[in-house]
Amino acid sequence: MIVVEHLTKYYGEYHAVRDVSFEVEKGQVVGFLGPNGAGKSTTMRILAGFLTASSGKATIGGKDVFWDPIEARRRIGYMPESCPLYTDMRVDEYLRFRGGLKGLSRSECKKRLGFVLDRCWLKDVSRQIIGTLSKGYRQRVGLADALLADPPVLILDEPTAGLDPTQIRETRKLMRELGEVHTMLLSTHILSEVEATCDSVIVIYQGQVVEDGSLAAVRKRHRNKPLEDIFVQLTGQEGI
Ligand SMILES: Nc1ncnc2c1ncn2[C@@H]1O[C@H](COP(=O)(O)OP(=O)(O)OP(=O)(O)O)[C@@H](O)[C@H]1O
Repeated sequence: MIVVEHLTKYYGEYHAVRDVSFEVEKGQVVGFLGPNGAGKSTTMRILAGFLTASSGKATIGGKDVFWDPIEARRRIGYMPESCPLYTDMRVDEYLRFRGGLKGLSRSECKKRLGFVLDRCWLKDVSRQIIGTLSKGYRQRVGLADALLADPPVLILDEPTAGLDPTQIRETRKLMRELGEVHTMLLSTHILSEVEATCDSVIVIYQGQVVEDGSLAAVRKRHRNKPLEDIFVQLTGQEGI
């Protein structure tokens, strides 16, 4: 469903993503791990069509993100690390506006709006101005936006960042449920989240893939060490 081949990104002279290749099969939930600055957000932004690669190729459901961006984007719900929300709009207005941009009809939009407000715990704040929401609530609006058009692929960049412990637990539950119907690439620094939610992991370090496989296969390759120890070994990090 997601195919990345020899993806490279330079920011000026800086080589942020170096010859990255991986595949995410339909229905898989994949944790995208790596220390700060490893290149996770850059890769995700390229997949979501917000950034062009310097070289290499990426397709979503067979549609090239560079050559066929509209069709590729139609298949993706993307939640960036910090959601670029229109802070002067009310939550429901903003989501209706986003639904229009995503090509939903008025009746589809109404139906999906009800669903995402409910699923992302936004019903009580649906008439609130986005600029007055706390960071965690804004994250939820970003997640609601990603889910709005019911895309087959979800690309979520640190979806639990900024949430309180109760919401982290609820969001993990939601991720598990979403994983039943969507193909998901999910970046996070919380390894317990990966163990609770993901089938597979891709570990990226200094712009390169250093591990890729099912959780079981990765554990087996590393003599059944805890995921945290595997991460530290692969990235030379004491923490993420
Ligand atoms: N617009 C930019 N211009 C220059 N360098 C950038 C730009 N965006 C990102 N970088 C650099 O590229 C590298 C990869 O950044 P990226 O945001 O992809 O990392 P990340 O793995 O998502 O990190 P984090 O876990 O901190 O979010 C970092 O060294 C970052 O400073």
